[in-house]
Amino acid sequence: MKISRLRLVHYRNYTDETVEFGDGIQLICGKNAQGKTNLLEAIYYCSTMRSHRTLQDQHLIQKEEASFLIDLSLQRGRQKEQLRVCVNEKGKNLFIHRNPILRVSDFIGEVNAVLFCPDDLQLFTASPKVRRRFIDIEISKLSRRYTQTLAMFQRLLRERNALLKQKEPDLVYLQVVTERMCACEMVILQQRHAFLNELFVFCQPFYSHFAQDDTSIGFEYHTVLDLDHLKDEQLLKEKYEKGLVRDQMSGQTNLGVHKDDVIFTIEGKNINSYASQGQKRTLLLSMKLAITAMIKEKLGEYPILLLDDVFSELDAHRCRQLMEVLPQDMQIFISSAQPIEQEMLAGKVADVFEVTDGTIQRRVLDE
Ligand SMILES: Nc1ncnc2c1ncn2[C@@H]1O[C@H](COP(=O)(O)OP(=O)(O)OP(=O)(O)O)[C@@H](O)[C@H]1O
Repeated sequence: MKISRLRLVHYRNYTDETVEFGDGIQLICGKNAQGKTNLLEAIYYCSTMRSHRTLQDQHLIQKEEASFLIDLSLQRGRQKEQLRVCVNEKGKNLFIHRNPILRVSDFIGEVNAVLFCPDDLQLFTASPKVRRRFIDIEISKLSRRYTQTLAMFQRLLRERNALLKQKEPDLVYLQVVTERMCACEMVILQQRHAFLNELFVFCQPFYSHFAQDDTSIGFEYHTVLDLDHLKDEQLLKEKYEKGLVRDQMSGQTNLGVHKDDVIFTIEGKNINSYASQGQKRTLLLSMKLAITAMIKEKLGEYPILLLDDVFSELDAHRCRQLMEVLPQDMQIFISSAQPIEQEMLAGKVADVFEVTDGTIQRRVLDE
C-alpha cells in the first residue's frame, strides 16, 4: 500500500497543500513547529479516523476555519483508490471514489498505517485503558471480525450498565445481554491473546537486532479468565452470575475484557521497574516493526509506516540499525527536525521534503 498524492485543506497549519509521494522512504524534514507531525497525523487520521494527539476533531481544523478536507490517492498493487475525508463541527463526511460512506467503521482500514511517535513510550506507564486501546487498534488492522465484535461488546456493555443503574431492572433481559456479552468476550480475549503471542514471535528478532544480545522480551496478559480457561464460556457466565449483586450495588459491570491489561517484560521482569528508557524505546520500535511484518504476512501487503521524530529518539548507531532493517518495499514516512545526511540512510534511497510553515517542497538530500 502506498500514498501517491495527498491534499490537505485547512488541516492544522496547512491552508491548501498538495504533495506527491514516491515509493520507499519519504523523509519529512523541517525546523520545529513547521507541520511535520501534522502531516503524519493527517495520514494516521485517515487510517483510524482519530488523531493520536487529540480526541477532538475540532482541534484539527485550521484556526478560524469551519472544516478541513483530506484528499488521499492510494495505490494497492495496481488498484488505485481516491479517499476523501471532510470534517466540520457536525461530524465526518467520508467518500471513496466520490461515493459517500455512511459508517465510519466501513472507512477504517482503507488506509492501513502503523505509527511510532515519541509519546508512545507512555504505553508502558499509562493506565490499562491505553494499553487496551493499543491492542484493539492494532488487531483491528488485521481482523474486521475483531473490530465488529469489539463494537458489539461495547454496545452491550453500555446497555448492561444502564440496566444495572435501574432500581428494578428486567433480570431476564439482563441475563440475555450478559450472555451475548460473554459470547463477544470469548472472541475478544482469544484474539487478544493470540495477537500478543504472535506479536512477540515477530518482535523478538527485531529487538535482538537492535540490542545485539539475547535479551528475552515478553508479556503477561491479565484477563477475566485464567489463561488455561480462555475458551471456557460457561466459566465466564458463572463469574458474571457470582458478581451480579456487586454489579447491581455499584451500578456497573466490574469484570470483563474491558478491564484487561497487559504487562510487558524484559528478561521476565516488568519493563517499568527493570528496563532503561533506551530499552523501552527499542521494544516499542520493535513492536511497531513487528506489526508491519504481521500485516504483510496476513494481508499480503505492507501497511504505511509513520515514524515521527524517530531519529531524535535513537542514537546514531540505532538510527543506522533502523534504516538497515526497514524493508525496501514499504512506504515509510520519517519526520525529522535534525539535519539528515546520506550516510545515515545506510545506502537506502529516499524522497526528501522540506516543511516550512505549512508548505511542503521536494528537495535534494545533502551529501
Ligand atoms: N488547528 C490549528 N490551526 C492552525 N495551526 C495549528 C493548529 N494546530 C496546530 N497548529 C500549528 O502547527 C504547528 C505544529 O506543527 P507540528 O506539530 O506538525 O510541528 P513539527 O514540525 O512536527 O515540529 P516538531 O519538530 O517540534 O515536532 C504549530 O505551529 C501549531 O501552532
